[in-house]
Amino acid sequence: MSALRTFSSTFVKASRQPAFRFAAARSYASQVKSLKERVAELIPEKQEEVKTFKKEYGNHVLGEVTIDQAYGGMRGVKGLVYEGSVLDAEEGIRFRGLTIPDCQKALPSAIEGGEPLPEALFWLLVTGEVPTAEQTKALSEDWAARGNLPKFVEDMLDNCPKTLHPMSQFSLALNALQHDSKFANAYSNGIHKSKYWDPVFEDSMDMIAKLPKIAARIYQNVYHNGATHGDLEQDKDYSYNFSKLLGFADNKEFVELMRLYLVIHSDHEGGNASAHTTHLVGSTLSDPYLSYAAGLNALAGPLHGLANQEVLRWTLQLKDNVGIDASDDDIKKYLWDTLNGGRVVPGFGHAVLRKTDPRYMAQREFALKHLPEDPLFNLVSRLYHIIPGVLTEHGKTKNPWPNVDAHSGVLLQYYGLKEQDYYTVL
Ligand SMILES: CC(=O)SCCNC(=O)CCNC(=O)[C@H](O)C(C)(C)COP(=O)(O)OP(=O)(O)OC[C@H]1O[C@@H](n2cnc3c(N)ncnc32)[C@H](O)[C@@H]1OP(=O)(O)O
Ligand SMILES: O=C([O-])CC(=O)C(=O)O
Repeated sequence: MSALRTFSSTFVKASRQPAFRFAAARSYASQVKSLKERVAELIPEKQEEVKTFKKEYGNHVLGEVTIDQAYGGMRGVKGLVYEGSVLDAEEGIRFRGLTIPDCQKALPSAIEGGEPLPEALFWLLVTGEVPTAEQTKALSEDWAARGNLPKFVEDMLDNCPKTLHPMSQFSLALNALQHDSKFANAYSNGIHKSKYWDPVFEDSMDMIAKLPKIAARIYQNVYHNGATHGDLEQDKDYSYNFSKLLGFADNKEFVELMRLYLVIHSDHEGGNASAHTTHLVGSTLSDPYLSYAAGLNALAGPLHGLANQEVLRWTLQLKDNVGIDASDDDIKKYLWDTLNGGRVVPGFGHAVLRKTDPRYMAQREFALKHLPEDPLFNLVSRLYHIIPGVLTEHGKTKNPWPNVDAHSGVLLQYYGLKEQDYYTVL
């Protein structure tokens, strides 16, 4: 990992320029090496590296497994190879060796000194390299160009009852997109296994590109009677376009929040339920749409991604019950009621982390910069100082500190995206 960190840092100076400073309407995609071209170069090198590594170390033992670990769903068992990111129990996530603050310094942004672009993070995850501003811009263009949905998927979403949870609609839409899978088609036409990566790459790119339209349509159908806010703009970045479809394009801070939000939620090593499920299903040669939909179903559980909505619900209930200016003692009593009622305190604890999640801290920094006086943020800040003590006294959780989900809702509420059942889709 340290080699990667050194390698990446050599790119930092060159790449930290706004990717969207260039206003002229011309396509960068035709002028710079595309992500696919770079991936095609890296694959043979990587295959050779893995072959050599396995030859030398293939028989080495990684560890032992206890009965508790078997009952605990393989928790803590080192048994998966995952290259995109590594989760350290104390320091949190590193994307190809870069922490979140490293990414904020190194990755191209849309505005001078702004939040990193998820396109750049995606390039980093896939290649291990920090992209240039031009490469990032080309990827934005590529995704904007692939973003439209087949009509039958739009119709299907429009026919879902509003009462169907947004995550279920999201999963349905992904499964339906499988209709156009290039990998499934190539496989049924007998593609050679050495060429799988190509249609898998194409499906993955198409799928990521289509997520904003799916997610925005669900949002508008469920909460705003199918309102529309124009179309994807081909020269704009992914987060701007998504914010626009949601109806928030005019709010520059919201768009910046979305860039940060998509970056910090992009990856969390391979052992969490959603990433692991996606890979497990993919290992059967289910195409990327089916694999990702399976991962979404895992994410939709309240102990995983759905904690995002649960945190806000719990915090608003706390506010309604004891008031936004409640005393510490009132808050503690409310916490004990939750715990004694056999429920978890959402947004706290983690299967791996043993300190405050740096994704929580990144959102806290954002709030301190943009909404320091917001009453709900102040309540969330107070909870940060109260809940770990109560959870420690309760004596069960191995990690009393907040995870990413403890902070997301308050930011979204502040900017007017108030429909908490939608949060996990983001
Ligand atoms: C993006 C994400 O997925 S981040 C996680 C989002 N989920 C949440 O915030 C939900 C609240 N947190 C939790 O339920 C847990 O901390 C998890 C699911 C995240 C991790 O679970 P585990 O690895 O089993 O945690 P841990 O080993 O600390 O659990 C030990 C005990 O403490 C309990 N515990 C853990 N966290 C909490 C909590 N926040 N509130 C109350 N009890 C808790 C567990 O339920 C378990 O109790 P049990 O022995 O009666 O079964
Ligand atoms: O890593 C985990 O176990 C859960 C989590 O925080 C994530 O998937 O983002």
